[in-house]
Amino acid sequence: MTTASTRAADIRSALQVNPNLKGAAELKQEIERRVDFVKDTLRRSGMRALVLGISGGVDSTTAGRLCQLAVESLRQEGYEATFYAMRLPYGVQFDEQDAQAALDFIKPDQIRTVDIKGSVDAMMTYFADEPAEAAKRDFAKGNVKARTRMVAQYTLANFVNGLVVGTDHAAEAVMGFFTKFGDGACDLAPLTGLVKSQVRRIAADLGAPAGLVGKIPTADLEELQPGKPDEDAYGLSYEQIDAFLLGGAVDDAVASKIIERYDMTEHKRQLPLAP
Ligand SMILES: Nc1ncnc2c1ncn2[C@@H]1O[C@H](COP(=O)(O)OP(=O)(O)OC[C@H]2O[C@@H]([n+]3cccc(C(=O)O)c3)[C@H](O)[C@@H]2O)[C@@H](O)[C@H]1O
Ligand SMILES: Nc1ncnc2c1ncn2[C@@H]1O[C@H](COP(=O)(O)OP(=O)(O)OP(=O)(O)O)[C@@H](O)[C@H]1O
Ligand SMILES: [Mg+2]
Repeated sequence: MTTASTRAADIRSALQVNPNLKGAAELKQEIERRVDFVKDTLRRSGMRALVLGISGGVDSTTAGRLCQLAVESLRQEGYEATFYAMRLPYGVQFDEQDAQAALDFIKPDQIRTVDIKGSVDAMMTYFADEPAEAAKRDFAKGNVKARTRMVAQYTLANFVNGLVVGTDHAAEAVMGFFTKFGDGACDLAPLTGLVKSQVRRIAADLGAPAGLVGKIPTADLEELQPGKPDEDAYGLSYEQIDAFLLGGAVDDAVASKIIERYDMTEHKRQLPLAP
């Protein structure tokens, strides 16, 4: 094996990727396993609620539906549990109709809305004199949005005795494409190990609308580039990232780029550095 393919195998294993989810039966089993994981985690914690932001993207649509299925099943088993879906727009969201379609599909027990604009803008006023180009300021503000969403979710979790759910999966984890202690912060991450195409297949199997299943992924954090596709930020496609993670054929240049990103962002997947 070449060094790159050894590294790819190590990364695949570290991120818990399962390349064998090929047929419909395996996928169904995997969905069941993940719903059971959410149920067991909540029951063992003794907590009574799950909290998750719903953006209108495929990741939160999928994780949200898994959460709703989990709490419905827990209630049938006599364990009181509630799923709280949170809308966390910054002002008016350009794809609000997708967020509403996601909520219609998920059918969460409860919906809460927090417009994060007031908090984010207030925080940014304290940095107005910090010298920075417009692009750097916009990027920093994007991370404040992600961290403010984290604060909103943990605040609701405190009120309702809940756990905060995250949507990180292998295709984002390998690129370190999340805000440290922002959307990366959560109590449980039921999509762990999935590549993007597997997230989409699970969404489709659960019955999500086709427009959401196939939607172009965006972090949508930067105002200078609204709705910027993740793939533009990476300079790579999810097809290439998935192929790398599933052990398929990828160009050496693609593999090197992914490995470089993985190494650069290792600190985001670890506990804080300690002496
Ligand atoms: N070597 C090292 N060891 C320990 N810590 C290190 C470090 N290097 C940086 N750091 C720390 O990490 C910080 C940088 O990390 P961070 O603040 O996260 O910032 P950064 O990784 O630069 O930016 C976050 C990226 O994730 C994307 N994102 C965010 C949120 C959601 C989504 C989405 O897909 O929806 C995507 C966003 O578009 C952006 O490209 C530094 O300021 C420093 O505090
Ligand atoms: N406007 C928003 N309202 C509520 N939650 C949000 C919002 N934006 C982001 N989030 C939360 O942050 C998470 C990370 O965003 P990310 O863009 O990676 O996922 P997504 O939007 O669900 O799917 P995709 O990656 O395909 O766009 C979301 O899954 C969601 O939980
Ligand atoms: Mg998104």
